[in-house]
Amino acid sequence: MPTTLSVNLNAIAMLRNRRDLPWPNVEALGRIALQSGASGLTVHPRPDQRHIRFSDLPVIRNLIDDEFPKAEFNIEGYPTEEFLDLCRGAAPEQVTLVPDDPSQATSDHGWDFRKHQAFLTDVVAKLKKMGTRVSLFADGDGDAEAVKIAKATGADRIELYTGPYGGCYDAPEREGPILEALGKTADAALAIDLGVNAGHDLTVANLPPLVKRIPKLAEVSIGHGLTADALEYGMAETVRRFCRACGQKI
Ligand SMILES: CC(=O)[C@@H](O)[C@H](O)COP(=O)(O)O
Ligand SMILES: NCC(=O)COP(=O)(O)O
Repeated sequence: MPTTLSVNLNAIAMLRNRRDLPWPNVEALGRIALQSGASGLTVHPRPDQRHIRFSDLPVIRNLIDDEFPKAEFNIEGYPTEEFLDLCRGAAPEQVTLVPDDPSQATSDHGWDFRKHQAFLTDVVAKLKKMGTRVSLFADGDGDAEAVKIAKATGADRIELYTGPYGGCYDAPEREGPILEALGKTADAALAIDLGVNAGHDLTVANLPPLVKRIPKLAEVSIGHGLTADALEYGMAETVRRFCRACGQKI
């Protein structure tokens, strides 16, 4: 099975939130993503709603249910009671638990499975009761024992935190060892029947080596790099449309 793509809508929501206007429209761009081959949509609602707003969740749920019933909704976040209530309401196919502090600018590490095993076991059980697949954000440091603890919580998958890998964009000589550690973590997970997702700072350039090293990678969720590409590759046509709107024959 090839790796599937879940498009993270946080960056689009962040642009929208600059103004009190409904564009860029999170639902419309989610629709384009699913029409264009994405298998799912990801959101990471943070407590301050600076990106995705809680009110976006039912809109995305309805988009998938009404128009793309085979697509998956993946909700990421730290499991507060408020977050679990959001999950209860939006009935995502997958929940990815991330150890984020509300003050963090973005996610920058995986769970400490040794320290948080009991907490995660409890939360995973609650989510499994809701009927959702559960994935746990994990450092890709090759720690096979940590992966075993992740499995013992009852989770279905881990999501490899690929931030350090994405951070090698200007220093490819650093990429090899990081990629190998991610690969070893994935090998350890797959060996005990724990599925593997990946995400954070993935791009068109760094995705092929990752998929080659981890051929059984189930899913990648991508937002920032994908949104940057959408702006760059969509810019030419957009400028032409605005020139035409000015009355220019172009
Ligand atoms: C878990 C993860 O790596 C992503 O969800 C990332 O946190 C994107 O969220 P932001 O776009 O809000 O930074
Ligand atoms: N789970 C990672 C994710 O959804 C996207 O992260 P990014 O591509 O915005 O860094």
